[in-house]
Amino acid sequence: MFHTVSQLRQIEQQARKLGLPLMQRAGRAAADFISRRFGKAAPIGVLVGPGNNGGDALVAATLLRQLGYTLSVCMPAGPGNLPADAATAYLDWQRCGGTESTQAPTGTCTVIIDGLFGLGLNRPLEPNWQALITQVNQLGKPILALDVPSGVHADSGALLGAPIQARWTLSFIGQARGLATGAACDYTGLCLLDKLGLSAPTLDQAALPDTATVAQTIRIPRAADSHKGSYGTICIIGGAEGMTGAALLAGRAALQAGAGKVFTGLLGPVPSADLARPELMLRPADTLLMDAADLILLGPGLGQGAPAADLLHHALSSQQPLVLDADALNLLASDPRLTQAARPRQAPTVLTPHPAEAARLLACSTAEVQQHRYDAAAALARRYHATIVLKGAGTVIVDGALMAVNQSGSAALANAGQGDLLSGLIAALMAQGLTAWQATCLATRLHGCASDTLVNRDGRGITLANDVIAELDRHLAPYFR
Ligand SMILES: NC(=O)C1=CN([C@@H]2O[C@H](COP(=O)(O)OP(=O)(O)OC[C@H]3O[C@@H](n4cnc5c(N)ncnc54)[C@H](OP(=O)(O)O)[C@@H]3O)[C@@H](O)[C@H]2O)[C@@H](O)CC1
Ligand SMILES: Nc1ncnc2c1ncn2[C@@H]1O[C@H](COP(=O)(O)OP(=O)(O)O)[C@@H](O)[C@H]1O
Ligand SMILES: [K+]
Repeated sequence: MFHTVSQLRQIEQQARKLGLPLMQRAGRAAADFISRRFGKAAPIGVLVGPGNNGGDALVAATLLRQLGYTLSVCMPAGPGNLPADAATAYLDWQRCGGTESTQAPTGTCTVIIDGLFGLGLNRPLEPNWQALITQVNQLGKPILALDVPSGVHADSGALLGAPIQARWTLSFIGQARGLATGAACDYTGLCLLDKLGLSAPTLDQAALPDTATVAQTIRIPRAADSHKGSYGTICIIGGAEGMTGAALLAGRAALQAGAGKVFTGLLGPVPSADLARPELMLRPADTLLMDAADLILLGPGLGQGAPAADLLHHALSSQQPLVLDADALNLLASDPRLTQAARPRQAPTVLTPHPAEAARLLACSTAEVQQHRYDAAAALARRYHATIVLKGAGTVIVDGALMAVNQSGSAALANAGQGDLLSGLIAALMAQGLTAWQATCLATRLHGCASDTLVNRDGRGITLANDVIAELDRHLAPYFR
C-alpha cells in the first residue's frame, strides 16, 4: 500500500490531535534499526534538515547517544527555524550533551542517517544541499533514509536533484507513493515501514494498492465441463516484415496463459508454423476475421504503414475488447481521428505504453512522463477512455478511478519482447473473463514475478521473453484453482 503526501499529512494531523508522540516514535524506530545492526565502536553520521524529517533524525541521535554511541551530527541550516516538534527534539539533543556542526560526516562513520528532507521537499535541491548529498554519497557508507531518500519527491517519485543513495528507506505511518515508481526506485534501497503504532483503516481504503493486493482476490474459473471455446478466441495482429517474432511472442504468452484459441495475423511473411509453439495459428493479417474474435490485440511488430493504420481503424470501430500496444500506440498518437475513434468505444480498451509511447500519446517529453508517472497514466486514461498500463520500474495501472502500482520485476526485463509478452498475457486474461482492471493488474504482477523467479532461483541476470513465458504457468496455476 502506498499513499499520497496529503493522505499521510491527514493521518499525522489526526494523530497530533490525539497527542500521540509521533516524532518520538519515528526517532525510536530509526534508533532501534541502527542499534540492531551496528555496534558502538565507530561514529554514526546524522544529517539533520530544516524540517520535521530533521526532527526524526535528532530524536534518533539522542536515543543512540543515550545508548553509548558516538554521533557526528551535521545540521547545515542550524536550529533557528526548526518547526515546533523538531525544535523540541533539538532541545532534548542539547540536554543530553549533544553537539552539532555544519560539516558533512566523514569516512570514519560506519553508517549515516539521512534526515535532510522527507515529505516536505517541495522544490529542486539548492546547490548547498546538493553538494552535501553528493559528498555523503561519495563516502560509500550505508545510509538509512528516514521516510524518503532526500532529493526524491515523495508524491511523484521525481528526482529534485541527485538524491541520497540509500541502502534502506524506513518510512513512518505509511509509505509515500513516490517510493514505488520510476527513477526513485534506484535510490530507496530496501523499503521498510514502521506504522508508529497507528492503525488507519480509512487511510488504507484510500491507499494506492500494489498489484499484489489486487491480485489476491482474483480467480480464473476453469469448469470441469469446459472446452477451448470456453476460454476465448483472440486475434493478434502485428508481425510486419522483420518483426514476426513480436507477434509470435504475444501469441505464445496468450496460449500459455490459458486463452482457448489464438489466431496470429501477420502483416509480413507468414511462416507455415511457429515451430516452438505449433499450437499457434498463423494467418495473413488481412484474412483474419477480427469481428469473430472475443478480443483483439493489435500492435506487436505492427509497423506504421497504411495497412497497419487501416487495421487499427477497423479494430477501434469494432465491438470487441481491444488491447493496443507498440506501433498501434504510435499510430494512435499520430492521428487525432484515431483518438476520436477510441473515445466512444463501449467495449474495454487497454493501452500498454512504455514511457516513450506515453509521451507521444500525451504530446510531451519522455522525461515529463517519467517525472509524473501517476499523473501521466491518469491523463492517458481520461484522454482515451481506456485502461492504461504505463510500463517500466513501478508500472502504473489506471482504470477509471482505480489506480495500482506494480512492484515485481526488475531491470532483468529491460529487453525487446517483454512488452509483446505482457500484451499477450493481458489479452489472454481478459479473454478468460477478467475485467480490464483485473487482467492488467494480474498480468503485470505475474510478468514481473516470473522474471524474478528466474533471477532469484536460477541466478539469471537477464531474462528473455521466451524464458519468462515458460515460467508463467507456475505463477498462474494458483489462480486457476
Ligand atoms: N510532524 C510530525 O508529527 C511527524 C513528522 N514526521 C516526519 O516529518 C517529515 C515531514 O516534515 P516536514 O513537513 O517538516 O518536511 P521535511 O521533509 O522535513 O522538509 C521541510 C523543510 O524543508 C524545506 N525545503 C523543502 N524543499 C527544500 C529545498 N529544495 N531546499 C531547501 N529547503 C527545502 C522546507 O522549507 P520551506 O518550504 O518552508 O521553505 C521545510 O523547512 C516526514 O517526512 C517525517 O520524517 C514523522 O516524524 C511523523 C511525525
Ligand atoms: N527496469 C525495469 N524494471 C521493471 N520492469 C521493467 C524494467 N524495464 C522493463 N520492464 C518491463 O518490461 C516490459 C518492457 O516492455 P517494452 O518496453 O514495451 O518492450 P518491447 O520491446 O517488448 O515492446 C514492460 O512490462 C516493463 O514494465
Ligand atoms: K530523508
